[in-house]
Amino acid sequence: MSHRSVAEAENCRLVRVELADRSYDIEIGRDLLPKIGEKFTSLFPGAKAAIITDNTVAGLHLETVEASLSKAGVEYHAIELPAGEKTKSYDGLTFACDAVLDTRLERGDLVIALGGGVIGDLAGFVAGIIRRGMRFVQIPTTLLSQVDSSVGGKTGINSGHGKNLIGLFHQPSLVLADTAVLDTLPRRDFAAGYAEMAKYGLINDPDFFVWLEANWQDVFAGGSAREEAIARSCQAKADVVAADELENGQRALLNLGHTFGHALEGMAEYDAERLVHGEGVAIGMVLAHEFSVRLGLCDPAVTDRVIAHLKDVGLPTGIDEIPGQKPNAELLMDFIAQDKKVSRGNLTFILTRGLGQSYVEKSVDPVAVKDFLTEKLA
Ligand SMILES: NC(=O)c1ccc[n+]([C@@H]2O[C@H](COP(=O)([O-])OP(=O)(O)OC[C@H]3O[C@@H](n4cnc5c(N)ncnc54)[C@H](O)[C@@H]3O)[C@@H](O)[C@H]2O)c1
Ligand SMILES: O=C(O)C(=O)C[C@@H](O)[C@H](O)[C@H](O)COP(=O)(O)O
Ligand SMILES: [Zn+2]
Repeated sequence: MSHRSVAEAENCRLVRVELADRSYDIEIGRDLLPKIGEKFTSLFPGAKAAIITDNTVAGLHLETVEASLSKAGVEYHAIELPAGEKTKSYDGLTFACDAVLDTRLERGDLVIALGGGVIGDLAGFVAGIIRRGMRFVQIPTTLLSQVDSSVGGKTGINSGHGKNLIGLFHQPSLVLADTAVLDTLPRRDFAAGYAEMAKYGLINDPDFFVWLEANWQDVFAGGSAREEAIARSCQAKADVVAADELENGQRALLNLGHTFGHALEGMAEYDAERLVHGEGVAIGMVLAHEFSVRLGLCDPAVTDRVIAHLKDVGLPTGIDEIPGQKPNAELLMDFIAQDKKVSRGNLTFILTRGLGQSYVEKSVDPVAVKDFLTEKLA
């Protein structure tokens, strides 16, 4: 498979996010981390850096980044937080903001997110609010963050009321996706990222979904199929973001599976033992397809096909696969009512008319959603 708009640079693929004077590159390739120092001195001469990371990633990849920055003479400070979704919290935010302020970095200096989507969302938010906006670079280290969260500028933290409810749009100046770091990623986290990758097929690119059905084992194994799939996912996201940066319309398609998925994550109290984001998205995408079938919009065979593929790669596809206490429909509806797509009290869901034929439905009957969930949980 090839994708014409993914430009190929020296040893790496390049995807550009077109946002006028805030446009930026996504560089995708192996072994980019050891060259970060040179890259920074050429793109951001004289800038100092605060590297925000988590303790797992720090143990595996921070030394490579530090060695490269030191060699290039870039002054940096490393800030470590605990790994996991609970770090995307008020406590995580306070700690990270104070730590950046302790460094005395200026607005023109850089915040670097070195980690998965949790670190990317938190560090991006920190960069967006410190001194009313510092420059920001994403170095995503999970599949999920390489194909989704590092691109597009959604940043923020969770609240007890729900996912990502506190945040802002703050675009990075650069995204460097070193595919070599995925070699250390546990399979469960790789599969969680794969859910967001499959999402692009299910939104509006059925050919990509069919390609993934045929090539997913190679994507999991690594090599050129993986890079191709990452680049194609980034291009899909870059196109949507360029057309609708602030989610006034079609960007909401990227939320396929998220209205249900975020409610499930809230119900599971952001406990990674029970559910991680990509798994919530996998179950949420199945629910979105099943709900579309129930509304008479979609052929049940499409849902069966989606479930079969997600199961093949080892993702959960049903609420009953989440360990711990079974959720109730009322609690899920409370989270759904706080969804950011709610407008004048109307629920918005991403529904589908077929394989890769998703659309934004702005007026969904909450009673129909609750009845659907009540039946699923019976
Ligand atoms: N901003 C967006 O557009 C966007 C998009 C999708 C998801 N998200 C957010 O992203 C988060 C999920 O991201 P995630 O799945 O990357 O989770 P994560 O950041 O928690 O990373 C998952 C786990 O992998 C570990 N890890 C990271 N890189 C590693 C590596 N190279 N080797 C070994 N271990 C590694 C982490 O320490 C963590 O334990 C959620 O909070 C979700 O809401 C945001
Ligand atoms: O970038 C987007 O837009 C997305 O919706 C991507 C999602 O995969 C991601 O999980 C995002 O953080 C969800 O955004 P939210 O606005 O529903 O919190
Ligand atoms: Zn997501």
